[in-house]
Amino acid sequence: MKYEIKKFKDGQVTAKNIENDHIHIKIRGNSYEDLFAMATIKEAWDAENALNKNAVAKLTIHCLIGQRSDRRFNKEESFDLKVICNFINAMKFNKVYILHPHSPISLALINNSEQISHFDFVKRAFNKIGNPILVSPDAGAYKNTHEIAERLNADLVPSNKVRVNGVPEISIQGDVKGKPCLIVDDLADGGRTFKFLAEALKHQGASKVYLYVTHAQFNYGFEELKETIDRIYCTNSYKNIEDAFVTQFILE
Ligand SMILES: O=P(O)(O)OC[C@H]1O[C@H](OP(=O)(O)OP(=O)(O)O)[C@H](O)[C@@H]1O
Repeated sequence: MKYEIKKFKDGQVTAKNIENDHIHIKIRGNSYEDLFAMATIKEAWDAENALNKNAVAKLTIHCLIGQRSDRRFNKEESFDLKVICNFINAMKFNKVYILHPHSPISLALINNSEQISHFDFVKRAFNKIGNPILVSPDAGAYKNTHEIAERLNADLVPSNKVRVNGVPEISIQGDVKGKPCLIVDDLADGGRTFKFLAEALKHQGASKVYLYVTHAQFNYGFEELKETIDRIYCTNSYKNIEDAFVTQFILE
């Protein structure tokens, strides 16, 4: 299935399907423009396939916008992920695949959805480093990282994070002395969580600290992170990164 996306001078996006058959649209999905482009492709495809009951439409989203806003944080504020998921549901895909969502709420809110695991990427980082201890940074990351540790037969050290006035406070529950550690989490925004965690791990004797995140924003660059983290592994679900400090796994 092939399609073209065009953009008008005022920002409007429009799609044209070149071949009509089963459709599998793959998007980053980290911007509203991406979601609208997807919607225009699906609308054009629907128009040609309305009577074709065997045609299947699939959507893959690599980095779902709003995935952290998985609840109404305060009264009178919008529940953004719900708005985004309602929009996706309106496109009526037969299947929606989401790469490593921040929480299961995305999967609960999107019809016919399924998670794409980040296991293979963590495994590649784990093998390159050579059997590090896996570290889960907070309660949200623990369940996923525990499953990955079991599959890799790796040691797992949980840590906990509470934000005090936005600043993460860290407590580590395990022995990391003399060992390399690989922190595993879903996303880095500024990366402060990992800067402080890496500092605490090194303070407790970790020989090296590596970081894996699926969705690599790193909105403030890498300089501060280089002080405590030895290397970053990530995918290009959010953006492509050219930096010798970062090993990026490229998604199809
Ligand atoms: O790069 P940083 O700015 O440090 O942010 C990264 C952290 O933020 C996210 O969790 P969040 O604090 O949103 O988790 P929550 O859902 O438990 O509130 C994410 O899962 C990371 O742990």
